[in-house]
Amino acid sequence: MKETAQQILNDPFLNKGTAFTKAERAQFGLTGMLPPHVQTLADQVKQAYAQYQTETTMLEQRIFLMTLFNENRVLFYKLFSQHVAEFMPVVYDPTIADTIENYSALYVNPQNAVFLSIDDLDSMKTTLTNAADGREIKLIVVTDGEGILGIGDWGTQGVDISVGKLMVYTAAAGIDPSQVLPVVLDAGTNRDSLLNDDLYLGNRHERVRGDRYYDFVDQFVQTAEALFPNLYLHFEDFGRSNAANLLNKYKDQIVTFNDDIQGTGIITLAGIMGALNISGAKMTDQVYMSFGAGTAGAGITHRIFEEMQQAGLSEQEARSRFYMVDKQGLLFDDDPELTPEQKPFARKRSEFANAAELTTLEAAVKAIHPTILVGTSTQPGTFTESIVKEMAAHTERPIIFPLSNPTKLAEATAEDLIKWTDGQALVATGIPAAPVDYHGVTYEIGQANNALVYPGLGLGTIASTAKVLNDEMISAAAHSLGGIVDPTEVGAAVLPPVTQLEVFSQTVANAVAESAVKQGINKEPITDIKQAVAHLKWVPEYKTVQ
Ligand SMILES: NC(=O)c1ccc[n+]([C@@H]2O[C@H](COP(=O)([O-])OP(=O)(O)OC[C@H]3O[C@@H](n4cnc5c(N)ncnc54)[C@H](O)[C@@H]3O)[C@@H](O)[C@H]2O)c1
Ligand SMILES: O=C(O)C[C@H](O)C(=O)O
Ligand SMILES: [Mn+2]
Repeated sequence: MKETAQQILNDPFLNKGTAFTKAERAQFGLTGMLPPHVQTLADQVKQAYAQYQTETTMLEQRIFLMTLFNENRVLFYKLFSQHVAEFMPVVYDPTIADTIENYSALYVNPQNAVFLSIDDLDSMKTTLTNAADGREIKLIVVTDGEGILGIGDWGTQGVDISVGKLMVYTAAAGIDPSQVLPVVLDAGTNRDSLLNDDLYLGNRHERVRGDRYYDFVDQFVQTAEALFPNLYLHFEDFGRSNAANLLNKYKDQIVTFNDDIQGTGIITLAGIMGALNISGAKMTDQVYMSFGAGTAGAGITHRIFEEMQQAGLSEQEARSRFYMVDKQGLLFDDDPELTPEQKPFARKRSEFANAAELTTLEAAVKAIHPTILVGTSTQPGTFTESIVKEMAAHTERPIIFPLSNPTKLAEATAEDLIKWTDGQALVATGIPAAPVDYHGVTYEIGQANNALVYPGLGLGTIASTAKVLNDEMISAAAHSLGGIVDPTEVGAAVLPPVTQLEVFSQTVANAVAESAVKQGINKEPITDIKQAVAHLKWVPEYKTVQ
């Protein structure tokens, strides 16, 4: 190794801490620079977990785990892999929302992230090269911080979502953490509290819009593609006015993925298929209502709409099953504010005798009687008891998914939904929810969070060397998650449990890679798909260093 002893100890990809053997210590000049007793990885994991357990709040637990992450990636991921379901809400959503809101105040370490500024385009290539530091980068998660979860614009502080999503990629699907880069594109922020905060670490100006913004993103995309030819580019938490535009611009050119549009579409479709498995109802009989028809709402609607057509409905029949409700109420086609993604699902006023009154969710539910209600509105408590009871009065097993994150923004709690519908609602939530005991039955609550699917989707796509990520692969991912849950069990969840995340990420990866190879869009020849996927998997173990 060319690095000095200090460089080794300060490099989280090389550092083994107290697990450096005597021989390694002698070889790399580390003798006496660590406490004398040599620990195994298992010893280190035991010690770290005990220390983790002394932290009392989830925020403190996350800060502790991020210290390990900053110091030693193998140790961090070994520990994470042994406590996946326990750590997910700590490392990722919902606690990550707190660290994003307080990023500048809590800042201690850049966490190997890349900070690209719209005010300094000339340094972009050098920055990306320096950040990669000779590593072959296969996966980037990029955000511009404008639409973080449901908490909005956090400027540069949104970088934590890129770091957090990548941690889940590695824990769930075994993406090699030395082959990833978290990136934030800082185009400014419109949040006054940040602009007026003298500790804020991002650019202190309003968001740049229009051509200058799109040129900035494009320069990033082109530079990253040129530097890293085998790149899978994941977009996360862009604002509503840009997310779909960027996906449409790049999806047929490069291997790219928008998590909020496509990832959320897949997991919600998988959850609905799980719910229909339980109820025995048919996809083609459903009436779908999207509450909060923004990036995620429209992405999910698009996916379910495609599925209804695959299940046999004509385009027109399928379209007639969808209703979108946003701030204005039910969306009508004469509304000048409609986004391009909303337009295909907006209704005609002539369909309703009382169209002018359909300005609330409650009125829309009364008029339409949806069988599926999915919330991506960022508006907490909006699935009220009377709305839910109204829905349940017209459908035996209503499918109700309050998906807004983090916890404080959910449209309803799983517990209320189960109680208000006397156990009939088939529920999934965006954040983890405890099982609900009601009248002697324990209802397991599925988590419809894109984290259950994007790691496998990425692993499968990268392993297959696909030229693009297309609709067939996305559909294969959603379908591969069906059938994992046993629908005959009373109170069964509509999605598999996060405790099985590693297992079903593998299932998703295999299905996605198989779809790519079947379509013949793989760049490299692949004879054994499962082996190609398995081959890419990184495991958290110390390697002998040379
Ligand atoms: N569970 C998941 O996997 C998942 C994935 C993506 C997004 N989400 C959540 O979905 C929510 C929305 O995210 P997004 O990226 O789509 O944001 P977005 O800003 O693109 O969309 C939010 C939509 O809600 C609408 N809205 C706001 N107030 C409303 C009201 N009072 N009534 C009805 N609609 C209203 C907005 O006009 C907008 O169209 C967030 O809370 C996010 O955390 C969850
Ligand atoms: O990050 C999450 O937990 C899911 C989703 O991408 C979101 O934006 O809410
Ligand atoms: Mn997101």
